[in-house]
Amino acid sequence: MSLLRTASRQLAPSRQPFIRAGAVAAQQPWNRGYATEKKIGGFGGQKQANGKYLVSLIEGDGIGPEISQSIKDIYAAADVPIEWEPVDVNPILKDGKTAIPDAAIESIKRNLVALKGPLATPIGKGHVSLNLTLRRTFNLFANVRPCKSIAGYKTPYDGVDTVLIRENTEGEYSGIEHHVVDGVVQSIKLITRAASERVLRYAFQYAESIGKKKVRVVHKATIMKQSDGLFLDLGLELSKQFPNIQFDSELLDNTCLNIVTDPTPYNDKVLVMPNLYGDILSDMCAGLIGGLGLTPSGNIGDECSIFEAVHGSAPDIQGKALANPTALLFSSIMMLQHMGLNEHAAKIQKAAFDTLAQGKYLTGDLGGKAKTHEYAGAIIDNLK
Ligand SMILES: NC(=O)C1=CN([C@@H]2O[C@H](COP(=O)(O)OP(=O)(O)OC[C@H]3O[C@@H](n4cnc5c(N)ncnc54)[C@H](O)[C@@H]3O)[C@@H](O)[C@H]2O)C=CC1
Ligand SMILES: O=C(O)CCC(=O)C(=O)O
Ligand SMILES: [Mg+2]
Repeated sequence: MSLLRTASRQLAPSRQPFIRAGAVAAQQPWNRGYATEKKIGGFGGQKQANGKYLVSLIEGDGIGPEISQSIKDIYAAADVPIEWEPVDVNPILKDGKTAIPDAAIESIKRNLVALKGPLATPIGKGHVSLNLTLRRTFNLFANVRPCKSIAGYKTPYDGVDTVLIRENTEGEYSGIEHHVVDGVVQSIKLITRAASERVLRYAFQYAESIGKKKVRVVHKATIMKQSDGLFLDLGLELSKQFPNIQFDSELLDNTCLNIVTDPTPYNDKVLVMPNLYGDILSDMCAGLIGGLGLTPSGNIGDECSIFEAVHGSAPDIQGKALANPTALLFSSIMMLQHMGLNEHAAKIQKAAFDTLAQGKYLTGDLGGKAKTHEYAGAIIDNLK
């Protein structure tokens, strides 16, 4: 059963009258894209009477507003039929716990699709991660993090084309921590059959949909015999339902060594793994292709989905117009593909690739001198 149909069956009846972009997209061939060659699942967006899709926009902290502005400028120039609905996710206290304001939750529930800038999390004390809270609130069970070499931008690695899918709601990030006695704390890594099966199944379906031949579980079931053991066993069990996809597994430390030695053997695989491993490995993969300024992601749920860069709020460069908006732009391209707005996705993507390959207006992280808005301006010029 397609992901689209699985998702559609769960629609709240009150939303049925809207035209779903995904439903239209399902009948169309998918354009080749940076982030996803084919549809990545779910559906997206609800067309309004004016023919535009309302999309929730969380600009975020640090460099978030600067890179969000670039996306807004590029989308306006490209005539993308999207209206941004600004969403404030400054945390509130609800029953003594950190929570996302109701208005933000309502916006995302209504629009089904959001683009999100980075949200900062205080170290140690302070509020819990709002990024993780959003993922749990909307049950965004799969975090898809593709990483692809940029033509014309040379790094020590050529032809990188990895896709990592991270379990997104539990694992080491379940947020269950206890102070046991002085000097002893406990953090629970929660692995459930339900969440594991869901993300593993998604990984197989995703591999099939983008023409990758293999799914590999990345784990440490040697040490975490029960938790990673369950994740791995479920992977093997599910693999029997996908006879066209080869299944295997690899220990996380070994994956790290092998990927930085030669990433190309990973190009025919989708890697799927518990939450923490995916967090770390996706930053590491970004390093292979030129850094965090370039890597997008999609947090996919059965109903809503939130697209965001892999990177954080980059406080070290905040407010200096040094940030590279490409990662957020590519995340938005994943979003457009998810919504079935493929022509717009392809047009913007080409303009971004052309700008990167021309190399005249690169941001500092890529060795250039262009300010964030100058780079965005060059992409806009290339749209013409
Ligand atoms: N999904 C999210 O919203 C994420 C949020 N965070 C949060 O972000 C805050 C800062 O975290 P850091 O560890 O500093 O990681 P970071 O990803 O914000 O920055 C790491 C390094 O990459 C650079 N960098 C990141 N994005 C860039 C861009 N678009 N263009 C150019 N350079 C870029 C930064 O300048 C910095 O040197 C923390 O509060 C963290 O919790 C971190 C990762 C993801
Ligand atoms: O929520 C955070 O502060 C960090 C999240 C993160 O590193 C990620 O999603 O990759
Ligand atoms: Mg991270």
